[in-house]
Amino acid sequence: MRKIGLFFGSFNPIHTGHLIIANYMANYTGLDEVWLVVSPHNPLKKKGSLINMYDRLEMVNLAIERAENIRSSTIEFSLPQPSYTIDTLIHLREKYPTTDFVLIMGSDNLQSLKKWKNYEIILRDYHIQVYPRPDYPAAPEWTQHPSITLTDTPLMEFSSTFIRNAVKNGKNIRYFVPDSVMAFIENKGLYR
Ligand SMILES: Nc1ncnc2c1ncn2[C@@H]1O[C@H](COP(=O)(O)OP(=O)(O)OP(=O)(O)O)[C@@H](O)[C@H]1O
Ligand SMILES: O=C(O)c1ccc[n+]([C@@H]2O[C@H](COP(=O)([O-])O)[C@@H](O)[C@H]2O)c1
Repeated sequence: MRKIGLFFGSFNPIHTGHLIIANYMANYTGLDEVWLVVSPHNPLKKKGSLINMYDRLEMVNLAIERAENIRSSTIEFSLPQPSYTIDTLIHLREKYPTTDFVLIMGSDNLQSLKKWKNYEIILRDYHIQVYPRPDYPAAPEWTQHPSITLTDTPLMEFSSTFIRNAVKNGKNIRYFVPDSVMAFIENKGLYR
């Protein structure tokens, strides 16, 4: 059975931290592929600085152009919004009955997991691979949970918020995002 890691995110915009996580999960944890699932709207986040989902998808695609086992997914574009992960997972299981899906997330999302729709069902039916994030230590209830694996990987300070603020302040974002993504942000005048 092929095993796919689903890395859900707003990707507003995608940054080098996301790419390091996706590449680590795709190549060091026994997965066949990682799919970056672009969420139109995270139910727990205000839309505020969220740019349109097509531009976010385009930046994801530019960023993974040369990655063999990392793909983007638009599955949530055609589902109701905001994007509840459990609904997407059920939809994906129906569409790909012979694929084993696992979730990928940063440890910040563990702190809000109990606010997610049907989180007990997610934990019952799926395995979650968690990448640690500075300032978000995983609580023992999660590190000891049979459905959760916390990777022992270097911490990264990257965030999309930092990038959006930097662009707004006219700062250079080279290497925080791939060159192709930086050019896209500049050419379209995003986040100004
Ligand atoms: N530096 C990081 N370390 C670990 N996980 C991260 C990091 N940045 C993002 N993630 C994870 O990537 C996924 C998508 O995150 P998201 O697109 O919201 O990026 P973000 O940098 O957290 O954005 P924002 O600053 O807008 O909240 C989430 O599971 C998040 O936990
Ligand atoms: O299903 C939920 O209730 C739920 C609550 C909060 C976040 N999520 C999803 O978690 C993913 C991470 O969100 P973000 O904004 O941190 O990239 C994104 O796909 C959201 O739709 C899902």
